[in-house]
Amino acid sequence: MWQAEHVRARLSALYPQCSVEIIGMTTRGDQILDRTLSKVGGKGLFVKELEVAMAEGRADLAVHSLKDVPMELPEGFALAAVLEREDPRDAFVSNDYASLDALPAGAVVGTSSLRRQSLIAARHPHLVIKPLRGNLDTRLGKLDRGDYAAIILAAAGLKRLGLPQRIRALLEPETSLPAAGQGAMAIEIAERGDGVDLMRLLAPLNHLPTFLAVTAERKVSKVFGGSCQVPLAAHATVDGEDMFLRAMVATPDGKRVASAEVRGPAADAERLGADVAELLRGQDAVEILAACLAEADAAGAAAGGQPAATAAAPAAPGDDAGGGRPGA
Ligand SMILES: NCc1[nH]cc(CCC(=O)O)c1CC(=O)O
Repeated sequence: MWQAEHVRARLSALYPQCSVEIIGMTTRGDQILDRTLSKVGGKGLFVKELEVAMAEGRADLAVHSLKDVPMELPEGFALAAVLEREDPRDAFVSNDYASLDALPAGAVVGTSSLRRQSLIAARHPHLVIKPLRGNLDTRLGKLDRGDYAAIILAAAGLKRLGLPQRIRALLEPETSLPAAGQGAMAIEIAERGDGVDLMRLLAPLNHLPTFLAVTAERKVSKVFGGSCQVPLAAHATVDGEDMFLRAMVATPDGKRVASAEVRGPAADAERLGADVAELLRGQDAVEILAACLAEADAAGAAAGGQPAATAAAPAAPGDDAGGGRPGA
């Protein structure tokens, strides 16, 4: 809702004659809170319902955290703008400890992200990682209740909601490389052919350096089938015309890690993404990810869930609510 309000304010400033109505919606990703996203499986868990609303003409645009947007959108949908990025880093949040290094052996750290789990396990094998789902308030509430010694959250969410004081330490990209798109918001539209050129109307909201950075990051994810079922990080910074892109894949236990970095012209974002993916392949990234999916499958089968290998494939049209429509 904060993000939608932000886009409303930006649009109202740009087009004072235009009125913007916000329709609040929840998605499967918001509703299913008893499982980690890797176990829920599938893609676009936070976007599909919004795409259905657009396809049905109930909404003209959708505001997303870019991190939650699948690398390939369903036919008929497009990203019209990527807004200037907030802090892309992960944040260490705790009431009793100042940093990950300060946590005693056996301390419980909350995160449901395989990427964060794997990064913590690699450097802090003495810590215990427990799943943590829900919106920001829910997650902070569980920390305050004493369920966890510390939790890891995106700094962006805490800053946007006016809670920067909850951040005890920011995890630098060197130790906790962010997920592709983390901290950036995107506006998605449906190409409805009704004569309104939303693409052109929204273009002024696009922030080019952010757009180029996330284009490179998302290319890496795309190469490796981008989903929440594999620990994958990709983070680019843009300085003038230059881009620095880092990426990593790992096993959830953090024991096998492939990481790579490239520098080049920001204008070649997509190629830089492909280059870094190629470097990762050279370090057995494909094998590492296959091991992750096999592990997820074994866990999923035990829990009676959806096999991860299937879930990681592009969703077949009509496999879920809204069947047959572009939003499906
Ligand atoms: N659905 C998870 C999600 N998607 C985007 C954010 C954070 C905000 C952002 O990256 O812009 C989060 C929560 C988190 O990582 O703690």
